[in-house]
Amino acid sequence: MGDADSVDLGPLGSAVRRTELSHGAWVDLCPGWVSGADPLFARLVAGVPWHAERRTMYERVVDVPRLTKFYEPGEPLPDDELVVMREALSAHYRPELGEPFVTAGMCLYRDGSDSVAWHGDTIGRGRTQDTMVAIVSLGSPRALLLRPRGGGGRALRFEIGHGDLLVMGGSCQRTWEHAVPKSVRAAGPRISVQFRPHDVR
Ligand SMILES: O=C(O)CCC(=O)C(=O)O
Ligand SMILES: [Fe+2]
Repeated sequence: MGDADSVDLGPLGSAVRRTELSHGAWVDLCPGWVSGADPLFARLVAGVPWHAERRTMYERVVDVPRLTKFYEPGEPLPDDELVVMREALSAHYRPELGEPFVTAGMCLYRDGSDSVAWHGDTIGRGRTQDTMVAIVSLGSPRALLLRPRGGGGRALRFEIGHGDLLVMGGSCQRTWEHAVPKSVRAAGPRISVQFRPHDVR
């Protein structure tokens, strides 16, 4: 048991369910890995220096439909609870991954109209090598979709809620794509924390 204001992390190990995908990709799910995260969620919403990005798309400058902040290797994380999570994930996955998780990408989906389009995390080594991206989801539940790259084939749908862990591994970033579509159902704010190894983004 942690103290009243700190999160509790469940065991990894046998609590993690792996789904093998095609082409050597896989997804691990551990629902409810983090408990007691309401105060953490509130601290992150208020305390992370969230950025609104703008990008040029089809010759028009548009708002990226979510707020973001990326913590580089060695950059202090905004909350000690995230350090505890990163250490637990590194300890569990290191035998298979061969290296620790060192960065934290953070996204804030303000409501159901914020989203991320189909993509793989292919900046850096994810373009050519097997790797892992471990996502801790906090706040309102949203669907994370996965489909084989190229669009053919039905998308798999993972409903991920407050405190759930989803890890994409193997060739997932280069042979599959993932997305968090807009939700027409009322969706409150959601924070996604993505832990990645060095030079994967
Ligand atoms: O919201 C999520 O959990 C996914 C975010 C994502 O795919 C990314 O930032 O690369
Ligand atoms: Fe991604």
